[in-house]
Amino acid sequence: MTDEQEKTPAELVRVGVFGARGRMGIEVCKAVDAADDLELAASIDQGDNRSAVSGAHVVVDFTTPDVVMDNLQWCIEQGISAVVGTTGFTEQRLAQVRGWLADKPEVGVVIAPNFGIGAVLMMQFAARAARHFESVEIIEQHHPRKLDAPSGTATHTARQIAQARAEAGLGPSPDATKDEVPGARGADIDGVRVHAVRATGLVAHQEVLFGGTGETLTIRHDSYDRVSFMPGVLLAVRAVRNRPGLTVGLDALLD
Ligand SMILES: NC(=O)C1=CN([C@@H]2O[C@H](COP(=O)(O)OP(=O)(O)OC[C@H]3O[C@@H](n4cnc5c(N)ncnc54)[C@H](OP(=O)(O)O)[C@@H]3O)[C@@H](O)[C@H]2O)C=CC1
Ligand SMILES: O=C(O)C1=N[C@H](C(=O)O)C[C@H](O)C1
Repeated sequence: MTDEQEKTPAELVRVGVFGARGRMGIEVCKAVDAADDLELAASIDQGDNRSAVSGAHVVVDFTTPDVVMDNLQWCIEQGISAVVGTTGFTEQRLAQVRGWLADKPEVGVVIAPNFGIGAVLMMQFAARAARHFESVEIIEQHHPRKLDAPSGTATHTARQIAQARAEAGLGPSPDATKDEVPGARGADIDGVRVHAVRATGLVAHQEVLFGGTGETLTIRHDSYDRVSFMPGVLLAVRAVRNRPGLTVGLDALLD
């Protein structure tokens, strides 16, 4: 059997990439190219005409928070499923996406704050630990070219921890600070302190530090290379057309 007989073009998932010349977009294009069951249909970056992806089955978006909503609305209108790694998704934005999808019930969208499998597990472990500790703080560390702070991963982790703490009847983490240089105690995300570090040499790292009587628990994840996100991205690309509507996070796909 020849290669062509083994995989006819009709069986390939055609993938378009938005943000294709960015740090993540470059890796996504390489990963799609290297996958036997996927075909890179179009690579779009700032200034390109996005109608080049009209024939794609799935679009992957790693752009910026200020353009991602417009991209996503356009994809949904075209009936193209989307896998989104771009940050900036508030509850309000997610509700807007659900509204667009209501008119296109066959379209699937996966939005994940972090496609690293280890990072997804780190968030799950943190949510599980949250109810058992009086104190919690998050320290995220990223490369200095990152536009947003705190990271989407840290924001998502903080919200999950806050929800678990509320369900367990825990109040705020104890903190006697009275005199503070603004910013010294980090950002407050749903009552959880989040500290954002930016330094050359870093890629994407996060620690969740829990404190209880006489002990601490640190849950840490490190992405040393952007290839770490690719198994999760490809998992979502392969799954998204079978998941109509909005899926937030990779958890359901991993299960
Ligand atoms: N969920 C996850 O696992 C991960 C998420 N991210 C997130 O993904 C996003 C991108 O990160 P990163 O790749 O590092 O950023 P980059 O800045 O390297 O890449 C973004 C790219 O998008 C391009 N772009 C801007 N506007 C448009 C547009 N309208 N259409 C198409 N392309 C456009 C930019 O072009 P130009 O530079 O010319 O503006 C740039 O090439 C960020 O929000 C980041 O936080 C990152 C890593 C993992
Ligand atoms: O900009 C990045 O690099 C990353 N962005 C995502 C985030 O904000 O959480 C995911 C990962 O941390 C890398």
